[in-house]
Amino acid sequence: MECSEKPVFHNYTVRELAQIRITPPDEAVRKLVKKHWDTLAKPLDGMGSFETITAQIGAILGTEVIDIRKKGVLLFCADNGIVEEGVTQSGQEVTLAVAKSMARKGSSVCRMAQSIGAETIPVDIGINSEESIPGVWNCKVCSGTRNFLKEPAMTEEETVRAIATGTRLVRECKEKGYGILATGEMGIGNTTTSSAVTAALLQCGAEEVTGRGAGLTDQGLARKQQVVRTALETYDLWHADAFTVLQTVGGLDIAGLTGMCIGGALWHVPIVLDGVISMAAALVAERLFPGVREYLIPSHLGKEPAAVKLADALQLSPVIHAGMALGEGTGAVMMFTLLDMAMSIYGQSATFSEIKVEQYRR
Ligand SMILES: O=C(O)c1ccc[n+]([C@@H]2O[C@H](COP(=O)([O-])O)[C@@H](O)[C@H]2O)c1
Ligand SMILES: Cc1cc2nc[nH]c2cc1C
Repeated sequence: MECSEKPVFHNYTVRELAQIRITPPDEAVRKLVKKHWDTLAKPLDGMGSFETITAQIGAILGTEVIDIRKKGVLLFCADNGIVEEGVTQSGQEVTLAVAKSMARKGSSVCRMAQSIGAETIPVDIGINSEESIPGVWNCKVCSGTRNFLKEPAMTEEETVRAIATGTRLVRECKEKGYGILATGEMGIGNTTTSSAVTAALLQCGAEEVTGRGAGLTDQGLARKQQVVRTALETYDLWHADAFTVLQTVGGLDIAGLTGMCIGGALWHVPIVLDGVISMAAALVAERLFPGVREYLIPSHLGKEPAAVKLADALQLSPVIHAGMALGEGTGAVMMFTLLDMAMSIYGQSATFSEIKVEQYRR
């Protein structure tokens, strides 16, 4: 499996990228979906956030006859040069090992997705290996990023190519009939990059947004916070634009996810966001192209301290609060199940008129 076509952003300069405008979801459809919920034999707003979210999905898809049966999770796998600074418990080789497990449908997100009939699509956007992995889409921009304490993680061209990859994959999925997509990733060190991106964009301190990731001792956490703090100060990232932040301390996985969020807004595909890494990417996308957030569906609020700040900044209210810290897209796939349950009511539940009861009014 190869990334065949040229990215839609292939020839764009950063300045031209900024000219792209996002059209908002269809407000008339949003109202129709809400109206339909009110005809169903249940208390008004009985399904809470799920009524609002399904109305958002209808507005994105442009129809109140919502079909999100075909579901997919894009799993952006990439390595991060910052790992050499001792910010993780394991080395970069774990990214490759888990990507191979994803190819065999063995990783956590794959098991969850298979249990509900959702497709997992592992994508090598920058694993630090020359190996081509059967079952993983080869969209490699380069073999991992650079150590951002020594130099910016990516070049401008690498960053644009990774964004473009995410955007194009959404379009390809739309053409293949996917009604909804979830964000997923795998990359040792990507909670460090996400923390740095979050601190820069939300102008907060390293210690406020940096957690233990996949697992760190107290000493490891202190080291990780120091690394993020040093990067913020060295590049004065609190005053940098979102693209520069992404390029300097982000990663190829985050850039791919940023592109995925933009792709959702461009091709009108609802994007269910996973945890902290996806939300950091979503904030970059929203800063680059205001309005993207209207195409994003929250799923869960994880354990990393940056998560709550990102959700607030994006004005998204995750519905699952389980303290998860697994990544891979696991929280987003969990949300798929909840959405299916909501849709079973929306599409099939008895109406007030069917049970011969007067409809409740607002
Ligand atoms: O999504 C989360 O909240 C989350 C929290 C901790 C770890 N992870 C996953 O673990 C990896 C990053 O952890 P780390 O410690 O290597 O930065 C990466 O592959 C993520 O999918 C994910
Ligand atoms: C084994 C393992 C699996 C993962 N999946 C997502 N992040 C991960 C980190 C580790 C260490």
